[in-house]
Amino acid sequence: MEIFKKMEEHDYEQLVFCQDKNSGLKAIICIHDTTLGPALGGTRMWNYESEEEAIEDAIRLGRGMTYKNAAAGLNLGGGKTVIIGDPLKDKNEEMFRAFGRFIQGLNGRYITAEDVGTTVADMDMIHEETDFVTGISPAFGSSGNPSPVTAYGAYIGMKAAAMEAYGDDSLEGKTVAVQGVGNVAYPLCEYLHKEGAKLIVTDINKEAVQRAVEAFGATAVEPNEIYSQDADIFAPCAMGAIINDDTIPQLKVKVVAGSANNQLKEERHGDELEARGIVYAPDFVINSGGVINVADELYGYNNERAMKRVETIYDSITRIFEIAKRDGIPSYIAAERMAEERIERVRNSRSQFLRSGHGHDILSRR
Ligand SMILES: NC(=O)C1=CN([C@@H]2O[C@H](COP(=O)(O)OP(=O)(O)OC[C@H]3O[C@@H](n4cnc5c(N)ncnc54)[C@H](O)[C@@H]3O)[C@@H](O)[C@H]2O)C=CC1
Ligand SMILES: CC(C)CC(=O)C(=O)O
Repeated sequence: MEIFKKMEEHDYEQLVFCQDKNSGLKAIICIHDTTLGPALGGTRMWNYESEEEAIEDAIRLGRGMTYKNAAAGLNLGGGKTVIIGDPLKDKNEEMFRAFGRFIQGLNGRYITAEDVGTTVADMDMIHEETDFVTGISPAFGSSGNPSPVTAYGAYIGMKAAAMEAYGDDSLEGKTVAVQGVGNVAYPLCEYLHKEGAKLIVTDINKEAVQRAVEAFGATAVEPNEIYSQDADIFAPCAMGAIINDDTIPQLKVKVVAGSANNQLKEERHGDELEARGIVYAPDFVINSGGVINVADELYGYNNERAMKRVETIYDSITRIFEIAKRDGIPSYIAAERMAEERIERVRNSRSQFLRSGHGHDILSRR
């Protein structure tokens, strides 16, 4: 892999390879763009098949965070970490503490949080070594686990997408096919069930499926059957690249709206959804609830303020559909433009030097 060529392609600022033999830590921190502020993005722990696969994931996810944070109106850049390893077997305290020291070494250019495979307890271990971590235990004045808030944002974003597709944002009686019933999708299913939606669920973890079947009367299907269900809405809430050449022809839904990062395998798959008349709620907007919530910690966490901001996801998604229609472009391009334009505006307005520790001081006083 030609790493510098990769970095040039989407103008990545920095890739940091972290190795600690003692704990077995192998991590890649990707800092994509810090025009708006320090890069904030979660840490994913996953059993990657190769180092190339891990690097690819880190850079795709890091760039996604630049767009997510910009579109959410946050003064934060984009970054992400991947730790190579099995989250069920390979975790230990020394690993997260070693990782915390690497983050501290970046002196605030990167702030972390949870993602797939990491938990509040892991963030607490990182916090032993650095203040540049959010989503730690509420006892420290933090916002805690971001997943339920991501779920709430995805729920209201799904309603905005339903409004676009059906002219009514009620989800009562709608059938939603949910892929992955993990930390975000379980509370999302709870909101949907409460509103009277019918649920079809799948997961590679049978216990997770069973939980949703028992709690919400969901219908369980095999992982490879989720795309072809007779449903109104497909909610991808597991891993990325699931909107691709194989899956698009199977879709019978009118809406794709879920929490997973990097849902489109390639950008052309967003064009394909558009061509088929499927309403696509851009992933980095509909799943921004978690980062909006943890980012509030930079101001001294206030739940009410954070939730008000999360609720703006409905209007952001609606606005994206309006821009897409006005300019005759697919929704994913409209969302990217919205983010890129904000970054450009801020880049152009930063002509004077100003020493600013804004946000960092609050994290250290927490
Ligand atoms: N947790 C959060 O606050 C946020 C999460 N996201 C994204 O949302 C997605 C889900 O995140 P979490 O719920 O936190 O992760 P999680 O790890 O708790 O849940 C993911 C679930 O998907 C299942 N899964 C994995 N591969 C699958 C497959 N091929 N078919 C069916 N199920 C499969 C897993 O067994 C697991 O139960 C991820 O893409 C994550 O990056 C995005 C923004 C914030
Ligand atoms: C989990 C969030 C707090 C941040 C993040 O990494 C994301 O939104 O994907």
